[in-house]
Amino acid sequence: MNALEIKGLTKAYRDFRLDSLDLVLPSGCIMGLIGENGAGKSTTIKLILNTIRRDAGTITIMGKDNRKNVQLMKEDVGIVLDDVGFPECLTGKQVGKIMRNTYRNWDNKAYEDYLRKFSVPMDKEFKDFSRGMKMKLGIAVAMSHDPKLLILDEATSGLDPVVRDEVVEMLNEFTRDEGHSILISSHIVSDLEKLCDYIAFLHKGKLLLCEEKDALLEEFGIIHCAPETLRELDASAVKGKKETAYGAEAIVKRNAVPVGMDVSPIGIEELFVFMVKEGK
Ligand SMILES: Nc1ncnc2c1ncn2[C@@H]1O[C@H](COP(=O)(O)OP(=O)(O)OP(=O)(O)O)[C@@H](O)[C@H]1O
Repeated sequence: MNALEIKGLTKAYRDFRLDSLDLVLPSGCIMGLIGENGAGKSTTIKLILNTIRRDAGTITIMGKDNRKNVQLMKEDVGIVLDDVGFPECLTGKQVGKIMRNTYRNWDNKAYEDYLRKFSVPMDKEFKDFSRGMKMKLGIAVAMSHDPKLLILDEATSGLDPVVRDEVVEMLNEFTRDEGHSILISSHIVSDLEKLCDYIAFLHKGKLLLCEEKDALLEEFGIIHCAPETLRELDASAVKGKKETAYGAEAIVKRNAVPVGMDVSPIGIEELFVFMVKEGK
């Protein structure tokens, strides 16, 4: 079963259009939604959470229409947004008590274990939390009601590298259970590259690609060559290119360039930047 299936999702604002988005996140997998500022990541997530109205398209979560299953959305979807908010005077321990009465599947032991493991104070008031503590508390809460799908919007932005690494560890721990899936948006590509099984590139409201990360890294590589050599390549082999003072650089499909051509491995961030610049 797929944790999330999106077909033809469209939403238009005055200056922006999320254009017929198709995405599939298989159960047990982590998908990273990568896009520049304003690419449409939060709009996509709000549509999945059904907090804004779509113009067209369908969204199913665990096979069910997201608009018709309020209970499913509450229990089976965990949400962590950029600005984690709890009442200022509550401590971590008190948040747990409230959540026990909010969620059917609340696991207070798992919650307190997460807080201890990731150094989130139990007895400090939320108003005195650092940004990193707030984010880790938000993730611990979202994971402890045992959702099948966890959705995070820019959950690692503004965090230092040590806390970002802890967040990545928390998310990895969550997906050790094969029934758990994650959709995480970020423009910090390095975090997503470490974490994700699937990568989706969103650019100006259009999906540039959505593929398994390992397949992507196998499929594409980078070449450094003379501009004339680049011009001789089949246009369909080239996903993005730039000319520098020293020659040309291009992202190519490994299986579409001549045998023997020296193709180096490429990272997800480089691939995204090249593709966005090329507008492909
Ligand atoms: N309520 C709204 N009314 C009009 N335009 C909107 C509204 N909400 C979002 N937009 C526009 O939609 C576009 C996409 O915004 P969105 O927040 O989805 O981008 P994003 O990829 O999440 O960006 P960021 O990384 O900066 O958070 C932007 O141009 C934004 O101005």
